[in-house]
Amino acid sequence: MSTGTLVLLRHGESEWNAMNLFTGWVDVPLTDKGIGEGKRAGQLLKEHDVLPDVLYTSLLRRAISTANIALDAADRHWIPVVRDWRLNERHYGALQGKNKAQTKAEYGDDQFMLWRRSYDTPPPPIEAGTEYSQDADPRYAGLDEVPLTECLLDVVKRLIPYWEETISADLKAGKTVLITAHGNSLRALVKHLDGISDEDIAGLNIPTGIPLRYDLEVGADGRLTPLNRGGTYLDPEAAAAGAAAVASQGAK
Ligand SMILES: O=C(O)[C@@H](CO)OP(=O)(O)O
Repeated sequence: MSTGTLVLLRHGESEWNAMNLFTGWVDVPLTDKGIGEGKRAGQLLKEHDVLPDVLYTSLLRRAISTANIALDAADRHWIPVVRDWRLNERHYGALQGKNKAQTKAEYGDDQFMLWRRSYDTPPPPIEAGTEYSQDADPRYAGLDEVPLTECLLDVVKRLIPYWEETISADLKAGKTVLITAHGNSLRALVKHLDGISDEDIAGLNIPTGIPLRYDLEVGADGRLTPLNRGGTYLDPEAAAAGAAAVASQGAK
């Protein structure tokens, strides 16, 4: 029996995406292009009649703004919103604020890709109290410990229990759920949904600003599984081009 509809939306282009900087938990705004991507995402939701009943977003403004713009364009600006740090981007440790191409040139391809896409090797930790650290940020005051770096496995560990305990309940109740989040937090969720191995997830990149729809059913184990494995991008051509652009970051 099919149940809720899930829509995953990576935020539109941010200022640091445009500057090719590692971003992680640094709270940067959208560019004009990113604002346009948010609008287009909302139009796609409307055109495909995928109208969210509830929004889950990270605590970072690039995801929050993208959601606001998209929902406005889809005439769903009024739906309830749940914000949670567990949807935040992967914390990029001491790489936050560093240029990707320069980092690749300085440390070599292998180390660069290990930090960017390995499942369980985190970048070096950021020093607490420095410009791009979040250890004193009031929005994380409730956390036992604010991360100083994270690998994708760390994101899986914080995000999947939240998915199972909270977001899944809305989907099992038949709702259409929009999640606006980030390249790596969405990779963690897609890995879980599609059962992608620790090795293969390295090759999966999520484009900015294009809704990815999953139709879900409740499996024998009581967990949600996709009827359309891999999901369905509402603009597949733009998604393929966008994913290729993410994969090649560091080349410029
Ligand atoms: O910098 C970041 O936080 C992420 C997403 O933009 O980058 P990457 O795709 O290199 O993991």
